[in-house]
Amino acid sequence: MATLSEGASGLGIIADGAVVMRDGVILYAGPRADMPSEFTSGAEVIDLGGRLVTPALIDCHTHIVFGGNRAKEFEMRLEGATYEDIARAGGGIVSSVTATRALSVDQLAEAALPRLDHLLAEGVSTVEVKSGYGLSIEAELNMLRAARKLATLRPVRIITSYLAAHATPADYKGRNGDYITEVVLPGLEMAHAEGLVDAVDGFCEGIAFSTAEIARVFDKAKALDLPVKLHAEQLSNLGGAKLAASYGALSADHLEYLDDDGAKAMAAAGTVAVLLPGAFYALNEKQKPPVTALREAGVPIAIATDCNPGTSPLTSLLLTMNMSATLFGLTVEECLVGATRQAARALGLLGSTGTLEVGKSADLAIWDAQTPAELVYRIGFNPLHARYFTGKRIDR
Ligand SMILES: O=C(O)CC[C@@H]1NC(=O)NC1=O
Ligand SMILES: [Fe+3]
Repeated sequence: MATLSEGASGLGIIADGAVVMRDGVILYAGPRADMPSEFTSGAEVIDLGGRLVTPALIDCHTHIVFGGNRAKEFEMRLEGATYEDIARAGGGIVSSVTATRALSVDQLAEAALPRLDHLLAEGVSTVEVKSGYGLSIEAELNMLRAARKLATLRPVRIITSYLAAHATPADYKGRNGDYITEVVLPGLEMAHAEGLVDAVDGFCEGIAFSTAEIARVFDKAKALDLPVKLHAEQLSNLGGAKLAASYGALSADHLEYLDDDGAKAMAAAGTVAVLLPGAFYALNEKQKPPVTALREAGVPIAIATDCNPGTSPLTSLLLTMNMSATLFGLTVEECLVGATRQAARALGLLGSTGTLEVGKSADLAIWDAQTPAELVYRIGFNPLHARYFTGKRIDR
């Protein structure tokens, strides 16, 4: 069993471990021999046959709610077009907007289910879902309503992020300021009033929003007492990570162009670095995130699929772990910690999930494997035996 608890060395490996859960909460996680006697009588004992047990996985950065697909742009990129070429030519995020606005809340939820099921089949129990393909008040709210609906359709914890500051829609082209004033900010207030928002996100990039424009959105989030996170330094360095850290952001995500200054600001603020190898791979990027600088600065590192129709049509957190190791140089331990404990931290959920510790939600993954390395080294193979979500067993 790997508890992933913060205080333990490494992954908190316990050779002959046991977990006691009641009413969906962990009451004990430790050596079977040391289990308090109060738990031995009357409990239902489930022998897992010596399989590896870890906390359930957490995908802390996804855009799984959207309409349509962008396979055509994939072909354009194979012919040499860059992501920025496509965005400036009216493709990219904006082209997913038309397909997304055309769907109802139920249709958006239905469209996301196959992507969600792929994640859950690999032992994921918590998924963060962003808006950002509606780019109008009603369409952004519909995306978040669909995200909330997913938690009623599957045994999963859904955490939502408001990402209207993802791109400027065609009718506001060249008028970012007006778009923020007339759509992003009033939409955030309405979404918050409807209980649809757990965090506020933005895309700080030359083809999206400046730090000053993102600051307007973050000021509103702060006024509503909502945590923030930011797509930062993906294609260039605008100082997005530093801005996010100045707002005490839960996370800054992508970070291929992060500099030492930004890493130090993140470390000081406790902002998690969420690395997204799927987008790096799909865009055939060359600039890798500064993992050594993040380690030296003491920035917690999480990893996620960034599942989205444009730059990361990836629905496998296991493959994300493999890519994080092979492409970004993370260790096996960093990959597993990045998809559990640090992913929980990036969502503000470390108090309730992400490790196997007393008082936390009984969210576990049971693997047909003996060592954590077996979860990271395989490419396209799923060794999940079963998972537990709030103490309820879900077989593959
Ligand atoms: O192209 C898309 O549909 C989303 C791209 C995704 N969003 C973002 O801010 N960066 C990304 O890679
Ligand atoms: Fe993203």
